[in-house]
Amino acid sequence: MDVSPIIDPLNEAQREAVTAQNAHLLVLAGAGSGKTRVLVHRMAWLMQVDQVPATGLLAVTFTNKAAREMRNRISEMMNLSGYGLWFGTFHSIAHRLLRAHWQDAGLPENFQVLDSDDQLRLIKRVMRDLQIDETRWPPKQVQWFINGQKDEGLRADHIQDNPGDHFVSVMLKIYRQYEKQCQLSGLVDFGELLLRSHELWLKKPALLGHYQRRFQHILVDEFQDTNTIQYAWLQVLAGQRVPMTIVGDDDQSIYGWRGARIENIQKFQQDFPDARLVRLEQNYRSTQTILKAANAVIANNQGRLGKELWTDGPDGELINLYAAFNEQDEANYIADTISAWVDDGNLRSEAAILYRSNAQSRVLEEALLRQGIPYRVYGGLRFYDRQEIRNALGYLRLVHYRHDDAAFERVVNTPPRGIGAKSLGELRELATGQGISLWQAAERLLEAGAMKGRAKTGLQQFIGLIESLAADQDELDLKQLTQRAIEGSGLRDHHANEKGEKAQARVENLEELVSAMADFEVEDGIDPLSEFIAQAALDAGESQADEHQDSVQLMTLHSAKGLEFPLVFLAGVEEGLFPHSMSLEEPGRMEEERRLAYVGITRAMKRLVMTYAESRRLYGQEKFHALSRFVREVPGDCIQEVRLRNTVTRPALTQRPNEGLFDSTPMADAGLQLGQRVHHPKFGEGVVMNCEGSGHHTRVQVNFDDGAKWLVLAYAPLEKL
Ligand SMILES: Nc1ncnc2c1ncn2[C@@H]1O[C@H](COP(=O)(O)OP(=O)(O)OP(=O)(O)O)[C@@H](O)[C@H]1O
Ligand SMILES: [Mg+2]
Repeated sequence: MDVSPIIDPLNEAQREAVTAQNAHLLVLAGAGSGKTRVLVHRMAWLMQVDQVPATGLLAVTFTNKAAREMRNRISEMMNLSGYGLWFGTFHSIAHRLLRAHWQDAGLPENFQVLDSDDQLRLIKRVMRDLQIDETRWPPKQVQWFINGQKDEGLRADHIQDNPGDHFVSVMLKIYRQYEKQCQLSGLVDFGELLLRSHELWLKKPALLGHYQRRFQHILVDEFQDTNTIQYAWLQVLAGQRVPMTIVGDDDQSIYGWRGARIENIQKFQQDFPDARLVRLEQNYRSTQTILKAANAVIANNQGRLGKELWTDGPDGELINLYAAFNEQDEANYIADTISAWVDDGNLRSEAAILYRSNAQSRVLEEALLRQGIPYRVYGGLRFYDRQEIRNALGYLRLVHYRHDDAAFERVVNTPPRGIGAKSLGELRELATGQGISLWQAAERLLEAGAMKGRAKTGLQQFIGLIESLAADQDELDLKQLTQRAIEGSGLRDHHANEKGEKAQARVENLEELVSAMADFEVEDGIDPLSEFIAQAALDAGESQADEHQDSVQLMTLHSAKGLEFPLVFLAGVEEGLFPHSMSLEEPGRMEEERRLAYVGITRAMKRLVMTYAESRRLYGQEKFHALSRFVREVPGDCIQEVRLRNTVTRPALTQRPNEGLFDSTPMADAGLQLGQRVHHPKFGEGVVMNCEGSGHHTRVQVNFDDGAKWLVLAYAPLEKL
């Protein structure tokens, strides 16, 4: 038996972790020290040396993307198909369990996973039924409340109603009714997946025993971001029996705002006192410079478990800091830098642009588009979150399960078929009154002849369509079924006829869905349609269409966790943006922001570029932010400032392709350029930030001490300084 492929690529500490005898193991180590590598190699070791079958391992990762990557690595190493391994996120594993044991879990066989958009719709509906005012109690806040409770393992019945606390009373009332509605319609939201499978363990000891015998080892990556219910779930499953390998980094806990509990690390050590602790300190990912910057930033946090990373790699290049005039300039600079990087023979996919807020991506995307640089966005507007895709899936969901009320509401009148708010209201009323699904309500109203005119024909058509798709289901493969749903429902034409550029993109996305269906494979005995629908809900946000094209990666800092790229941009390093304005007042949240900065910096392998904009238009407002404190925490000798005041391209507003930079424009004629310091008799000194329009209409934007002003160039008495 040759274990060298498993052991050779590891250092001493990593080997210790990989080969540790069957006890609980905690690997606590900083970014890029090989935690994930240890996890994968440990699985290989357990299979090869301890003869654990693939089916005896349960591995939990944070994203489906990470799960796929690890599955590939281990399949390669062990020459396995990868099937049989229980490998996935907490949610996908819980989902798999509930599918297998729906009866024991008290669910209908065809229960549906409710993603967050559908959840919000359902909450709104419940609030309407309860006649609770949406303006006073924003549904998003209700959603936040319900999910927060579920993350803590609390059902409505577990929470004490306190008449003195009106807020909790109202929330509980909605929560209770929401739970009832979900149960009635066979709907399971993300939090419920975990909560219910945790209850399943507790309720069915025999079943728990079965899985405890089956799983000979449990492995968890990114443990610092588990929440209360996830930890409880693990703890019950492991019991006294199943050894666990837990891997994490307290400095990278970034989901506290979503219920993650960094304390779970200490809790694990208390609950499993015999757990062996291994620390890894050598970083294999980044240059000395990048690592030094990361270490210096995170050192400003209190109460860390404490660890310092080192590397014997090269110093590498200095971190570049670019001060842009505004967000357009920032985006252009990034796109230019990527072009140069690609011209040097590098791959686009080796470059990642990371940002704090999703809204930042649009301007970045536009700059990349202008320069013809292919890119992919992870998170944000995700493929399965797009309206047209959700519409198409709505039809398929109904084919699969008629009582899926969320799907019914979504597509019964999309495309419009004369079923207006009034008819829908009648359907809802009947459904709520009788405790039946909207589908059943529709059938009853039609039977009773209670529907009239267009609504009647529309509803008949709709029901006929779903029934006929369902009837043909056995003869068609998934791809044909989808195609027929998209065409037969009129969805394709509906989106094709929309106004503007969106129409084209929407039709393309629908086509992409059909091809995704063609590629979809399942194990024998599993219904492909039901599996696809569940995957789409669970996967939303991670996978995208053009998987194979070499493209720049765009994502939020949160979704970059666990990943690495040779070239990383941190865009928008500004106070109020990153750290986010919401965290400025609260020390706890500020520390979480700093951990996010640590995650961001440590994604970079060779080159790190940070950019900020002196003025930024975001959410429709112009803001002037100061440089982020996180940049100021980086030692000065790690950073090099790039200032391109004289060569910078003008903002997109005025730039035409191939136009010379500043020659012969009204601004140049006035002897001005972006970044020029000027004096105005009334407003004082300022800097030229932006320029738009032409001829007599040319306006320049000048950043004065008390704010920015747009001035008509022809009339403004600006004096160069
Ligand atoms: N012993 C080693 N020799 C060479 N390269 C290694 C070694 N250990 C890890 N690496 C490489 O270092 C990089 C970081 O490893 P890995 O992603 O496993 O770190 P991590 O601790 O999981 O990081 P993060 O905290 O960001 O998730 C990877 O490219 C990995 O292949
Ligand atoms: Mg990792």
